[in-house]
Amino acid sequence: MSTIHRQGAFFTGQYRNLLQTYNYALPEIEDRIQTCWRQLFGDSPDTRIYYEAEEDMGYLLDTGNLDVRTEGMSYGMMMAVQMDRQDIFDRLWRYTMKNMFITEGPNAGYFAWSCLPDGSRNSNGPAPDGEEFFALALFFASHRWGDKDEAPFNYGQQARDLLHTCIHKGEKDGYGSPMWNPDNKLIKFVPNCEFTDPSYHLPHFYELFAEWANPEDRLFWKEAAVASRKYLPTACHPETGLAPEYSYYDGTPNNERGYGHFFSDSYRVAANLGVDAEWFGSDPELSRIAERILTFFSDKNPEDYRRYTVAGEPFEEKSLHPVGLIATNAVAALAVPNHEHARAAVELFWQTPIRTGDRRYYDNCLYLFALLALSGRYRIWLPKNEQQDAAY
Ligand SMILES: O[C@@H]1[C@@H](O)[C@H](O[C@@H]2CO[C@@H](O[C@@H]3CO[C@@H](O)[C@H](O)[C@H]3O)[C@H](O)[C@H]2O)OC[C@H]1O
Repeated sequence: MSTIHRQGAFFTGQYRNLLQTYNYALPEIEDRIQTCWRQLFGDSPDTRIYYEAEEDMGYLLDTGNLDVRTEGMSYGMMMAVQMDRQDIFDRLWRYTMKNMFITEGPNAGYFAWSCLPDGSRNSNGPAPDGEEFFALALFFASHRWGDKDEAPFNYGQQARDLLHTCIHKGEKDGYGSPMWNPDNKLIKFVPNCEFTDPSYHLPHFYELFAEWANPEDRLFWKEAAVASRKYLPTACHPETGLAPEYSYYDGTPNNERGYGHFFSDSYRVAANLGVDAEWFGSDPELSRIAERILTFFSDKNPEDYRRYTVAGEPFEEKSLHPVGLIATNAVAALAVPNHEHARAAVELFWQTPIRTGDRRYYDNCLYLFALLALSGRYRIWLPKNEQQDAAY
């Protein structure tokens, strides 16, 4: 596995522009990225998901649920650092620290996963996908723009502290729980539960945490990357490749609350496989999952995407985020660019406009990430002294 992984962009500094490989013109690709960014982060009421707050803050609105989520805030920060928009990054981070950072109780050091736009909390509990995106976005900000002295803009320190909390919480005083299970090294759905969400598994993030976290935590992150890459094939159905929204640690779907099927959360697994392959090289078992997902959707009509069992049986219920599904499936092509259905998945994405209307937030987050990933613009920002000329 390690020799195969040395082919990824982390080792080569080279990012593929799969859209260009598939013959889309460079200026058009660049235009699509910039246009999409403006649609999401500009002031068009039909497409925007970013809003400014007070003088120096901003938030991403979940337009379907009318709340602000750590998921969206951390995605926004990752998008901003990739697009070199420190102004927006800092606005989002200021809002997050002011309104979402938990200072007391069993979740102190984590972020409240949902609040209202005015900053009042809907919950005092975290959702670990937010923390992992915050941490990597902060490392990238530290490397791309440099750390400031004053908190919370000492980005690198913030990332290290957050990751420390994520894996050591409760260790000394038994108060609160870590976000990763210390024994099997798998990320939990929420800290005080013992099951997981396949779409939260980002081994390509953990590889980077293993480089940049506090020295004593680095081995843990290396092991977490290995554990997640081993876990994913157990969670994705052996024929369809589909993952449930929630699963037990052994990969079997957790349907206790009805989340044991392929629906909104699950879509991100396909994209995660693509970005992992781009950054760290492809892994045969994970590539096979990407192939299965692409094959499963190759004969489905996007107008009729549904909720599916992981075995692929459709429910009556339509997909809530069909544009997001198109986007994440396209990113899976990065793992298997020569697969017979890869190009069609990307073409479908290219032909699909961003979503308008109330439910646009989740779809369009996945859409912008897909554009960045497929064009080689979703990059690892290394510390300045390690940056390779070719990549930047
Ligand atoms: O019970 C909550 C749990 O719901 C929360 O999870 C976050 C919200 O859901 C996930 O994404 C959503 C996918 O469906 C779309 O319709 C929504 O717009 C998305 O936000 C998200 O990844 C989770 O962070 O976690 C905390 C639990 O207590």
